[in-house]
Amino acid sequence: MCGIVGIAGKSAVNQSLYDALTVLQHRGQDAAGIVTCQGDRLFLRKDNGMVRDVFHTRHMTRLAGNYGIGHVRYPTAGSSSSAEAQPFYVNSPYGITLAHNGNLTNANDIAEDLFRTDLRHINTDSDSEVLLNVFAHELQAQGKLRPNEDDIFQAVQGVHRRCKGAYGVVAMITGYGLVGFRDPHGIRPVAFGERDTPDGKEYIIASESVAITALGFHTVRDLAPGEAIFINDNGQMFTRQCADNPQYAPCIFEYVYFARPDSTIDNISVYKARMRMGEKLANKIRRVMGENHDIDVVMPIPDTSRTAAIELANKLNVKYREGFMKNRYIGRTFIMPGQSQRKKSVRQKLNPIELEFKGKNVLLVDDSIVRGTTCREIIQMARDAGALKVYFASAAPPVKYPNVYGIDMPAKTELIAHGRTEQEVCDLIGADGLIYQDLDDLIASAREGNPEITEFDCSVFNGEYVTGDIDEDYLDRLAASRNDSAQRKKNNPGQGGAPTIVDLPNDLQVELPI
Ligand SMILES: O=P(O)(O)OC[C@H]1O[C@H](OP(=O)(O)OP(=O)(O)O)[C@H](O)[C@@H]1O
Ligand SMILES: NC(=O)CC[C@H](N)C(=O)O
Ligand SMILES: [Mg+2]
Repeated sequence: MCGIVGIAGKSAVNQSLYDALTVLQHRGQDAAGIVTCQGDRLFLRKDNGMVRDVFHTRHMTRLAGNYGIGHVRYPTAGSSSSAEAQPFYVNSPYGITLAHNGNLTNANDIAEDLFRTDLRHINTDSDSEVLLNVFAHELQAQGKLRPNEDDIFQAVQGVHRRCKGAYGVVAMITGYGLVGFRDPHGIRPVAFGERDTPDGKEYIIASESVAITALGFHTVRDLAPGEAIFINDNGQMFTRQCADNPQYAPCIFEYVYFARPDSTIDNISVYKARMRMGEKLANKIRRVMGENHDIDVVMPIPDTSRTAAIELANKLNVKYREGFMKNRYIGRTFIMPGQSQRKKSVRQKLNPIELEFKGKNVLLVDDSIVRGTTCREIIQMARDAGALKVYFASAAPPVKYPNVYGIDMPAKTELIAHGRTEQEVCDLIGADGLIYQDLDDLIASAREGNPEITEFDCSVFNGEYVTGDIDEDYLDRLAASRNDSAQRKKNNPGQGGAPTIVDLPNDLQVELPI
């Protein structure tokens, strides 16, 4: 997942963009970038690393201007090269910069078209560079020296016609304004907000509402699937539906894991959805283990499962204890690149408080089990700390299928539940019992927050891909190009991977990487 933000302000936006990216850091830890616009000049700083490492004072002071966009990256296409950090830039027409959350499922086909028909060069393997060039081509096709809102919305329509998959986007058209749009299924979240200043209204577009409210804006609403927003250089705001047949199917994994609990996505509080997951999971535990279960204590695996675990414990009427302490200086492990790094990080990140385990039957609760990296380590730690029995509960159903919409789960063979029964997974992770949430209960946990949404993208649980363009061939190719060993090679050219892509920053970079 990635985090995106764009601000159309009345004074310098560099600090606000930085602050928004720190609030969205949980969506991507690999790279970060900001581009701002002053007059007809763009200023860009992007590199691999966390927000706090990429931007130093010398970069911040040079990010001048009242308009800008920012990105935190968790790669799902291309490589981890800093040349693929975002925002991306293309000089024609007008000078457009773009930041993307999601994943295009037809990026290869479009890249071919862009070259053969539209005569455009793509320099990286990033689907986001493809998306930017489609948008640029569609805007150029309007043939205007000064594009207005109709031209911008026409171009977004063109993007919807050509691009398949998931995309939440912010883009800046140099000298003309800020654009945001969301794919016709609304798979990835995008919301916008505003705030009044003595000089007039300022607007913000972001992946999650928490980035809007934390900066002192108030959330106006989510963009609808297929909808676009444009704020022109005079500060006027326009929105328009740009898809022919939009169909709400937001990603349910946002509610399970990705989003922050203090965000509201598509009018569903993430926090409340997780509480409902805890309640429903408690009911299932009662059904499976009976009223006379022998669980002494419920414990979350910090951080994300806390909200569900508290409700689960309440509902089961069992003590809730924090038996694992999290090292606050280590980020999320699931979104780290490479299995060895993820495995090592679990041990560095979580440490047991032994007295909470000694002689007890513990129920460990996590939001999800994906590769099984976390639960395997944690269950062993609980046993080493003296637990009698270790049960494990997951607030999401078994993750069995790859994700193609912006979560880096490309290969089914890397998913612990793929092709295994629940009992086999239980044995493999070394638990005394394993209880998974039912998919209907997970969907109900989200839907109860907004019954108007009748469909969610649940592909990682049921293998049904809402965009309708995914077949076994596609999944095989994805797995071959992005499984752990393929990524290792790609990111280490010495091991037979492609040569490192040369960054082509023109004069945008406020400081070239050392
Ligand atoms: O089965 P796995 O492949 O280990 O993936 C699932 C785990 O990864 C995530 O935690 P993460 O450490 O990324 O973030 P968190 O601190 O927000 O829980 C998630 O919350 C699970 O704990
Ligand atoms: N997780 C994401 O949203 C990734 C965005 C884009 N596909 C990239 O790899 O940079
Ligand atoms: Mg976790």
